[in-house]
Amino acid sequence: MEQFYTIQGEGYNTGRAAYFIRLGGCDVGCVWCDVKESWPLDAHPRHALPDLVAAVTAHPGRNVVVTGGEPLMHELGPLTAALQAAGCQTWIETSGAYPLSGNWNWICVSPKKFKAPLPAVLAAAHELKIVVFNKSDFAWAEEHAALVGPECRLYLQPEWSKASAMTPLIVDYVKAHPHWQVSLQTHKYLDIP
Ligand SMILES: C[S@@+](CC[C@H](N)C(=O)[O-])C[C@H]1O[C@@H](n2cnc3c(N)ncnc32)[C@H](O)[C@@H]1O
Ligand SMILES: Nc1nc2[nH]cc(C(=O)O)c2c(=O)[nH]1
Ligand code: SF4
Ligand SMILES: [Mg+2]
Repeated sequence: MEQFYTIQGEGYNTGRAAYFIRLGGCDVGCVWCDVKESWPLDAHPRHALPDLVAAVTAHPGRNVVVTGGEPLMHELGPLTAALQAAGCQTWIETSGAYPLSGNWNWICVSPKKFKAPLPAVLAAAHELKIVVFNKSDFAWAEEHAALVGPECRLYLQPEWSKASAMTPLIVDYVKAHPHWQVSLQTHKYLDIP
C-alpha cells in the first residue's frame, strides 16, 4: 500500500530508523484502526520483489518493518528471504490472526478482540503490544501475557483517541505491574510517518 523510511515509533525498537513496508488487506476490523485505508486486499499496487529491495537499500538503514493492514494475510517467505539476502533485519507488526509465514528477526504481536490471535503466533512473539482502549483492557492484556513465551517483552499502548484518558491509567498499571512497559506512538508526537 505504501512504503516509507522513518523512525520506528512504537514498542521495543522505538527510536530506531526503519524502512516500513505497509501491505494492503485486513479483515480484523478494529473500530479504532488508524490505517483503515489499508483494509481492501486488492486496491493497492503490487511491486516486484527486486524493486522493493532496491527501494529499501537506497536508504542507509537496514531494519525493515513489514506491517499493514494485516501482513500475515500474505505469504511472506519470499519477501523476508529477499530482504535478509540484502542484509536487512526483518521485523513484523501483526495482530496474529493469520498463520506465521516468513523468517523474522523481530515479531511484534498486537492481539485484537475483533479476531482472536492464533496461539502459535503468540508463542513466537518477541513483543506483545496491547492497545488500551478502556479499563477492561488491562485484564484482557494479562490473559494474553499468559500465552506468550517467558522472554517476550510486554507493552501497553494507549489507543490514540483515548490517549489522554488511558495514558495515566497505563502509567499507574505499569508502576504496580512492572513486568509491563509503556509504549507510546511517538511518531505521532514527532509528526513523522
Ligand atoms: C495499523 S497496525 C498494522 C499491523 C497489524 N494489523 C496489527 O494490528 O498489529 C500497526 C500497529 O498499530 C496499532 N494501532 C492501530 N491503530 C491504533 C490506534 N488508534 N491507537 C494505538 N495503536 C494503534 C496496532 O495495534 C498495531 O500494533
Ligand atoms: N513511525 C511509525 N512507527 C510505527 N510502528 C508501527 C507502525 C505501524 O503502523 O505498523 C508505525 C507507523 O505507522 N509509523
Ligand atoms: S488488525 Fe491492524 S490493520 Fe487490521 S484493523 Fe486492526 S489495527 Fe487496523
Ligand atoms: Mg501506524
